[in-house]
Amino acid sequence: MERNEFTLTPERSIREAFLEASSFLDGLGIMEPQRNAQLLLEHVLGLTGTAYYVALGDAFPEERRSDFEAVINRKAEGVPAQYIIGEQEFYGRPFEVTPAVLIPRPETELLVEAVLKYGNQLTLQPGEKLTAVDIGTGSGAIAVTLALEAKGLRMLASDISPQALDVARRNAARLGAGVEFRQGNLLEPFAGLGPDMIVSNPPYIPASDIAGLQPEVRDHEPRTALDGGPDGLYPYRVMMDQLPLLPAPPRLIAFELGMGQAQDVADLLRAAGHWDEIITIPDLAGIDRHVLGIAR
Ligand SMILES: C[S@@+](CC[C@H](N)C(=O)[O-])C[C@H]1O[C@@H](n2cnc3c(N)ncnc32)[C@H](O)[C@@H]1O
Repeated sequence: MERNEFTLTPERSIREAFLEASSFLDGLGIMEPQRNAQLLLEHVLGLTGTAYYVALGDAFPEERRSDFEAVINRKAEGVPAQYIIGEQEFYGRPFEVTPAVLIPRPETELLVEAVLKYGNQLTLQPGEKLTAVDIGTGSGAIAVTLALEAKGLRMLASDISPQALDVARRNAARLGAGVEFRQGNLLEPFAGLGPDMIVSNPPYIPASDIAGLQPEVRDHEPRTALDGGPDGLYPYRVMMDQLPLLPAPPRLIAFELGMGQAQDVADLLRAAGHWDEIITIPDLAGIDRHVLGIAR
C-alpha cells in the first residue's frame, strides 16, 4: 500500500509544525514520534535547547518547509533520526554517525566510566604510559572519549569495516583526540603490541535474533555491528583465542555484552586464567551489561 507523503500545511507556527509532524509519524507507528519530530525540527531550524521552546510560537519559515518535509518523510521510512541528522552525542560530545556505524548507546558510556575507574587503579612504573585498544570502534565513541578523558594514554582502535574507520577518524580529528586506527579482525591488527587495556563492544546479537529486532535497528544499523554469530558470543571467543598474538595478556579487559550473556562472558574470561578479578556491572536498567577482567 502506498504511504502518504508528509506535507506541512501552509502558514503554520513552529508548534503546529511539530504537532502535524508528530501526529503523522504516530499514525505510521513510528516509535517516539514526538521526540523524533522535535529533534528533526530543531535540526532543520538550527535551534537547540531553550531556543527551540522560545521559538515555538513563531511562524514556521517557508524557506525551510521542503527540508522539514524531506526529513520527516525519511523518518517515516524508519530511518533513525541520528542518521538523518548525522550526529549522536556520547559522553557530552557530538559524534558524527553514518549508516556505516552503530549509533553509540548511552549504556556504552558506563563502559568508558568503568575503564577510566579501573584503569586508574593499575600500578604504573615511573614514566610508564598506559596503552589501550578499542576493538570494533565503529564511530570511535569509546576510543575518542578515552583518549580525551585519560590524559597520557596511548589509544589505538580497530574495526573490520574501512567505512566505519573513516567515520571514526573524522570524529577523532574533529574532537582533537589522538587515536591510532588500524583495520582488521579483532585482535589481529595489534599482534605484538602488548596493550595494558583492551575494551570492546563487539557485535553480540545471536544471528537468529536479528530478524526480531526493532526495524529501525534491523533495517538501518550495519549488520557487521550486530551479528555475533549463532549464540552472539563468537567475537568474545575469538578474542580469547587471539590473546597469544600479544606479548602478554592485558591487565584490564572490559567488554560490553547483551542481555543474558554476562555469565557466559565471565566464564570465558575465567577460563582464560589471566585475570584475578572478574567484575560484572549492570546498566541503568539493571541488566548486567559489562564484564571486566582485572589482573591486580
Ligand atoms: C556493536 S558495534 C560497536 C561500535 C562502537 N564501539 C560503539 O560502542 O558504539 C561493533 C563494531 O565492531 C565491528 N566489527 C565487527 N566484526 C569485527 C571484527 N571481526 N573485527 C573488528 N571489528 C569488527 C563492527 O564493524 C562495529 O563497528
